[in-house]
Amino acid sequence: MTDITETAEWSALAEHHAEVSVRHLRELFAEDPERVGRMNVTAADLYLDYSKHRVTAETVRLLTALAGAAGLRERIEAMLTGEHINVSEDRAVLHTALRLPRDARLVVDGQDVVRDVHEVLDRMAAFSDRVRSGEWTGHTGKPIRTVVNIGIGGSDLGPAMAYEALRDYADAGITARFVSNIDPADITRVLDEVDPEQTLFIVASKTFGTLETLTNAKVARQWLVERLGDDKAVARHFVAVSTNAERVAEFGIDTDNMFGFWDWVGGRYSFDGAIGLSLMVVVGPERFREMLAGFHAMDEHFRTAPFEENMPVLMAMLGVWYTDFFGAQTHAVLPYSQRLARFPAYLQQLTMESNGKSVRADGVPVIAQTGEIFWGEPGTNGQHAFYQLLHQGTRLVPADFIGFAEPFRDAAAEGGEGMHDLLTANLLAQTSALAFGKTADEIAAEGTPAAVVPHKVMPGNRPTSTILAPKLTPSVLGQLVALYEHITFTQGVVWGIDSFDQWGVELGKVMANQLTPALTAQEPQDGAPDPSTAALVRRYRALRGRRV
Ligand SMILES: O=P(O)(O)OC[C@H]1O[C@H](O)[C@H](O)[C@@H](O)[C@@H]1O
Repeated sequence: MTDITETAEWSALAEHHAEVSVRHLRELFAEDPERVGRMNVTAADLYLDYSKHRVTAETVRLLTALAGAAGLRERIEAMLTGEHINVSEDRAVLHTALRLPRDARLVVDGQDVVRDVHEVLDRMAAFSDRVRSGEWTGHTGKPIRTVVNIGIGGSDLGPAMAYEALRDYADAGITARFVSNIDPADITRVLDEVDPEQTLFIVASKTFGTLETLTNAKVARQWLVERLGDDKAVARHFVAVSTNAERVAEFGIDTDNMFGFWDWVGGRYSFDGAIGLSLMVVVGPERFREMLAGFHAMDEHFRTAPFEENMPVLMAMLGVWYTDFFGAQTHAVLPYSQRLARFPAYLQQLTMESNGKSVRADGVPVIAQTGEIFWGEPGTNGQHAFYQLLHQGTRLVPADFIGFAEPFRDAAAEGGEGMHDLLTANLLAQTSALAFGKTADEIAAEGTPAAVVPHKVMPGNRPTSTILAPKLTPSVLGQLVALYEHITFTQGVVWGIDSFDQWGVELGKVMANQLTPALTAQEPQDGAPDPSTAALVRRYRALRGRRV
């Protein structure tokens, strides 16, 4: 395997970088009146303006050539057809199959994937309809009003983000809550606020072996049985989403009430399948299917569009451009939608668990920097907090601004006419200020005292993508998520890594299990892994009033 940094395409970009990195966006715009008309792309309902990036037409040509040199076209095909591209776990990677239409055909390793996917979707839909209509009741005969999703990582962030994004579409009077953390504060807060007779717990875990989830689920079960005074209540108030039927049964959930998926769906790629059950119960199967159609539309765009017009490829390669050539450390995601408040957190798992790797798929250490660090908050909140650093700090932070033409509802009736337009005006103002800034001359010309001028200079030349969509509908949410999934995939291909394993999270889990007795045993124990940890164990025990 040739390292990507040893290709002619990489060297060409390194040379080109020396020319482009000294140019200001002001100049790039001034010298090319066609720039805006050319540097945009549409995919399904999403419109991307990437003209405010520190690139020329030549940069785009070189970046897409690099994607080609990395074998992206073949790797896309390999993923979509079920090759075992997750090499360290010897698995296919088929989250795109979760949204294939019913009449598509895909057989992988002897499994009729489309048939199986739709069988589960149909079972989810039938179950959701029963809960939504009130036909499925709790143990005491009352309808379900709250679903509590108990899961962590991909079994939490996806459904929690999507629920928040689409909760305006809730039409059956059912709300959702999410419990993930092993911190007792998480589950107790939710249990304090829900009605046992009208609550359905969805225990979501791909492996059904995750400590946090199983512990929280046990607590919820005991709470429920105590409140309703009958073990049999569990059958009406607990369902499971997992790939592991045996463990679900062991836990005491009837596998008739289990919704399955497969080892070829990574946890962080799973909420468009059974892991999205909580969302489907809230918004209904029809909306859920609209979301899947949105995912699929972006999959098709990714599969078919030439790289220079391919939104995920362009955005991925811009990320590579800043990470590997400009040395950018982080990447901000700034949705101008309160409904996307959890989107950055969701993307953190998607991108960082996928691409935070330092060896290539063949086990050889990488040379390039990998794994963009994503972070962000909804605009305009971020503007009043950290945008100062984006505008005037010493670091380059490329940012994605995501906006919508229409809100789900405006606040006109409450006297808030025009609020949404104000939100959008803020988005546009920020990207313009970041790109073009304000010079010392311009500031001095406003009569600013000379000593203050340097403090007010806005350097500009800070790159942003603007994504504009008509409205945050289920379909648009699907498109957005698939966009970032494919960005993540493309970058993984360029860096030559396995984006679909996550071995780095395992050691800490094992060590936590080993350390628990050291914290809780009556007598102090040896065996802390290192002197610093041993001292912290002693201090913790002392603070807890235990023997040291
Ligand atoms: O769904 P589960 O099997 O419970 O896994 C939940 C999460 O835990 C793991 O540690 C992984 O890092 C995540 O990728 C996964 O989403």
